[in-house]
Amino acid sequence: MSSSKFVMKCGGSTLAALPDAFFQDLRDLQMNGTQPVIVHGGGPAINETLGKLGIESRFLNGLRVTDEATLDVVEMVLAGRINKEIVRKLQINGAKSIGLSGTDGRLIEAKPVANAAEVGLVGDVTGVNASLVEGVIALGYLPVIAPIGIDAAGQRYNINADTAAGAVASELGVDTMIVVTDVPGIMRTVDGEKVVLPQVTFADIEEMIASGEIYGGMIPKVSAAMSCLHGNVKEVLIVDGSAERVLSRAVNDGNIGTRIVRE
Ligand SMILES: Nc1ncnc2c1ncn2[C@@H]1O[C@H](COP(=O)(O)OP(=O)(O)O)[C@@H](O)[C@H]1O
Ligand SMILES: CC(=O)N[C@@H](CCC(=O)OP(=O)(O)O)C(=O)O
Repeated sequence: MSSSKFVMKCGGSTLAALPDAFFQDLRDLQMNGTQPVIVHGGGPAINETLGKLGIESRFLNGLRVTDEATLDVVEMVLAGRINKEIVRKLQINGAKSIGLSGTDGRLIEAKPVANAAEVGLVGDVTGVNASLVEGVIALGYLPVIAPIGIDAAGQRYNINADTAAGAVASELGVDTMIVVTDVPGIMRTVDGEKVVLPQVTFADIEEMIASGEIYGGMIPKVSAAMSCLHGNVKEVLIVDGSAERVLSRAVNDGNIGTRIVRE
């Protein structure tokens, strides 16, 4: 990887189980001049808190149906609990870090998604305050970003974390986005056995979505990957957070998980 920065999206599916070694890996990359920028999710933690409050979680094509009451919880869990948990784990493991939500410094500008009538206060990204992220990095801190968006009128939006990460990667002009999740990559059944595909093209993805082999939470990942690969981003890797030294392996040789390429 030639760029000195990369965007790492960390999914709620894997966050709680990430070992100290994962955060030490981030620290080592940062110390050696390969600057990580983290965008995180937290879907399972949001579901859990909503459940405790007696609010049902509903999704439409992978997007949470979000009203004001749900958005209060989404913001509280993502920008509060999860964001600070990641910042603390980085600090404990020797990486200076600052947590931001997309609201802070208008980091993630958003507008309602096209199907807002169905999903409510869910946003699409219209802009990213890249200079704020650069400023945090210049101060020597690792930025940790929660995917809450804001519009010109000050309305908040819930943004899928994969979508937010793809937009941040595009705007920062990084070469690589690494999507860390709970599976070793994009998998498909071959001769009755599940195998991880080392590389997939846009055509493969479209075929696998149509056949149902890519479904659920993998759909926003591949969509975000395809949209940032249309811009400046050169490679998107989908990897398993529990694999040893997964990030340095992804950054240094790229031969881990699934690589998404245009063709
Ligand atoms: N072809 C596929 N290969 C691997 N995982 C897939 C595939 N299609 C759908 N998935 C699902 O996507 C999930 C990862 O998405 P998600 O649960 O939203 O994770 P995260 O919280 O990391 O964003 C996997 O656990 C798996 O159930
Ligand atoms: C609009 C929308 O669906 N937002 C997501 C934001 C969190 C997220 O994406 O978390 P994961 O990466 O863990 O799935 C949600 O409310 O769950």
